[in-house]
Amino acid sequence: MTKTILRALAGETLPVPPIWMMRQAGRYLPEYKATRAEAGDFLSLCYNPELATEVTLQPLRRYGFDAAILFADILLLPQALGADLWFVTGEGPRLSTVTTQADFDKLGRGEMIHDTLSPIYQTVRNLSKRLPENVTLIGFAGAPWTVATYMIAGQGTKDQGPAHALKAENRPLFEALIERLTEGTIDYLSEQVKAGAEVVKIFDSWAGSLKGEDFRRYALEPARIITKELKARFPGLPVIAFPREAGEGYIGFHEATGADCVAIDNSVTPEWAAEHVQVSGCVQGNLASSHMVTGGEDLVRETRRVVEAFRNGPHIFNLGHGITPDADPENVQLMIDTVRGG
Ligand SMILES: Cc1c2[nH]c(c1CCC(=O)O)Cc1[nH]c(c(CCC(=O)O)c1C)Cc1[nH]c(c(CCC(=O)O)c1C)Cc1[nH]c(c(C)c1CCC(=O)O)C2
Repeated sequence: MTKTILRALAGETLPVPPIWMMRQAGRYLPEYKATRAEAGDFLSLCYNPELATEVTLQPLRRYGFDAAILFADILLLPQALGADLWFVTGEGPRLSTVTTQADFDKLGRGEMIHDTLSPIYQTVRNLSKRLPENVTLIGFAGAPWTVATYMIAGQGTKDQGPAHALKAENRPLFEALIERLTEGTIDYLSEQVKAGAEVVKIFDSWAGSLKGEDFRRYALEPARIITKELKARFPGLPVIAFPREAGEGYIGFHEATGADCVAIDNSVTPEWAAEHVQVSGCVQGNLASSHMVTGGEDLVRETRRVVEAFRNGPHIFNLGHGITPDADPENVQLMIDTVRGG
């Protein structure tokens, strides 16, 4: 029997939607915090195949999700291209910046990324052996634009100002970076698939800050190129695209990129997304992650609302964004029981 996630990705409408959760292995789980403490810091955990496999499996043991997502980070690719990367506790990621041609010229390309990323492929191989047979293994990478926003600013930003500034001031350099990341993402995801990833997801967390023609050129077009090349290399590989906060940009995203599924954040209602996006194919989402903190009747009502809105087409239940560290693990169970039990 084909796995439920793969059936939904193939366009099937299921009586109960399969479910997984962005950041399902994360700091809201005490067992994650324990393994992370054992690893030392976050990056050491990402590059330790044994421990990264363990944290990927933790939420499956606790909840029985229908998918596992590789434990890694979207910023490992820039690191593999030669950027310095570190995490400041309580603040987030820091990278050496790329704002000049000289910075760009220092980046590597091609096969060299695999030297750094080989432990990640080992985690994928471990998982593909150890996952329960009904569970789908999802690999992932950041989308070029989102990864570029971190590389240009050297950190996370509220409005992606530095990336927009570079785009305005030195478009050829900005576009060269997007191209380099597009190429690197294809190579990175290809190795994940060879190692056993059954689906890949492209996280474009900051797609919503690209407007008009910029959205088409730097969110949609890279997603189209990556999807097309991966499907040429691996016929039938399902692709999930997540152009977060795309708003009206979600409309037609399946057709324009060739992605099998479009993940929806919670800045749009599920009813709107069913009418405008699910008509084009499978959707994933879109319960607000704040319900994992607050729980109660609101969680149950809004979970039912998402299931109901998407019930007439292919749907993978998920949050609209990653679960946060202050979430209560019991609320996750309540969400799953509500999705599966009605
Ligand atoms: C922008 C972005 C990043 N990483 C990611 C994105 C895109 C998705 C999104 O918007 O959430 C994607 C990501 N990050 C992580 C995963 C693993 C798979 C999953 O469970 O979804 C995935 C898919 C693990 C992680 N990535 C990170 C954690 C927390 C690390 C820890 O244990 O301290 C996890 C579990 C760290 C991280 N990594 C990044 C940030 C901004 C942070 C937060 C820093 C902080 O909160 O201290 C970059």
